[in-house]
Amino acid sequence: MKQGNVREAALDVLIKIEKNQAYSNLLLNETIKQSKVLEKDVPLLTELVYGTLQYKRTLDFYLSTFSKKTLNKLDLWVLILLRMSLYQMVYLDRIPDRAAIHEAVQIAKKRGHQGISGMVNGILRSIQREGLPNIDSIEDPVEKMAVGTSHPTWLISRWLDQYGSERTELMAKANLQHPTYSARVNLLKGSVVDAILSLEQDGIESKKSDQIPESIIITKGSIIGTKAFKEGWLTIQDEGSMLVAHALSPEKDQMVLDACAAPGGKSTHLSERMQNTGKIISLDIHKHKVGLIEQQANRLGLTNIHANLLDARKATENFEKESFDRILVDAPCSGLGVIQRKPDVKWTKTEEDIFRLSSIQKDILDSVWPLLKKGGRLVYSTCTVDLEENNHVITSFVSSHEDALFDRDLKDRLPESFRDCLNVDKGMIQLFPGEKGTDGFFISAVQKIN
Ligand SMILES: C[S@@+](CC[C@H](N)C(=O)[O-])C[C@H]1O[C@@H](n2cnc3c(N)ncnc32)[C@H](O)[C@@H]1O
Repeated sequence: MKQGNVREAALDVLIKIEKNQAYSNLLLNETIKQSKVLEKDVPLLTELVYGTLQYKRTLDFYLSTFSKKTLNKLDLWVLILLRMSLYQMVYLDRIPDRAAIHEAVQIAKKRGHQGISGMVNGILRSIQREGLPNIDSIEDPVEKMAVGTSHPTWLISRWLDQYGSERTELMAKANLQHPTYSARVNLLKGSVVDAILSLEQDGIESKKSDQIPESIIITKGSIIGTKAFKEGWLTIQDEGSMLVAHALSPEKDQMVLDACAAPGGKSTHLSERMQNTGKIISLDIHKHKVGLIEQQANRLGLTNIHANLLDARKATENFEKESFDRILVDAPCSGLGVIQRKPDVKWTKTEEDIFRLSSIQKDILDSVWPLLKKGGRLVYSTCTVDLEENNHVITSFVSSHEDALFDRDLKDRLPESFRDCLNVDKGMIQLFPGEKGTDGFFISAVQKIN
């Protein structure tokens, strides 16, 4: 594929994301398959889509200074073309400015009239000549941080209230970095070293994690398509997510309920830790997603997972009281901890979503609690950093259930590197992007009093 065509493919993906609020990762994978993008072009396509989405607000600040029209008066495709081209000029050192401008003008000529290509050329050349406007000229400090780190103002403002300026700035800047790719080794199939060697034979570079024993860090290449992946030695999973199975620590032959289980990343981890014994009931509310749990279990050779289509808020009526030793609620959430991987999250989620989701999270916890045996353990986790969905949900749950207590032993079950996390002594941990190479992730453990 010619470079110009990669840019056109990236532009089309970005337009679809903006118009349909489609998920960036799904749409990108679909485009790679359907438009037959060459393997060698995938990194540039991915970089253009994610980078432009990630830096959207900062780019718009720069563009608005140079555009005669206000940006929302421009045709959407023109605005996105400008953003994508400026992204290359500002953030991609390997692409010379003149190449980025030339490609932008060619695309503008092809898709629009002479006037549009002239305008695109004019704006980009002015920026090249005059340099970028200074973000420090923004007076309001919240607005300045939001524009500088390319986040919505409401989100920065919430994080400032919840975590203060130092942590907010660290987190917002970390969200702009490329994520770490980790994978979990299925220790029932082989050792971590075996997995690394097998990947090496397929041209994939990886190394042992120094934080979690069953984790490896992929430093070059994609593991999908490798022998090790196909044969069920590996699962792609963030290290924050891997901690959940450590926090729950199910034992062999136990009964486990995974209330929000698809696509099965944590159910399969629990199963591996239980050495494929006992029984894991894995629920999900979406029919097509229940099939994904089964697929993963089959690939990994795990037979103790039973996937069921069920709204976890109806769990009380569907299972016997006090029938589970362990319960996991890996709840639906705003996903504000995974912005590195899914930059669209910051442009689509709203404060209302946070409150709507926290109410669902509470309902799920209330519904599954009667199913836990006395002396049993429940873990509540999310991939967000918002207090409303995390500490507030679980604290209000514990204070409204007389037989629930925060499990202060959580710390002892976590790998050494995570024993200093925020609130770990209280039976919960909050991981922040940029801190330990994980997503922003929350885990809490509660025990049922005998
Ligand atoms: C954070 S994801 C779970 C990820 C999964 N635990 C894993 O590790 O692969 C939350 C899941 O909850 C499901 N979900 C949302 N509302 C639900 C409900 N009321 N009952 C059961 N599942 C629900 C969603 O379909 C989604 O698959």
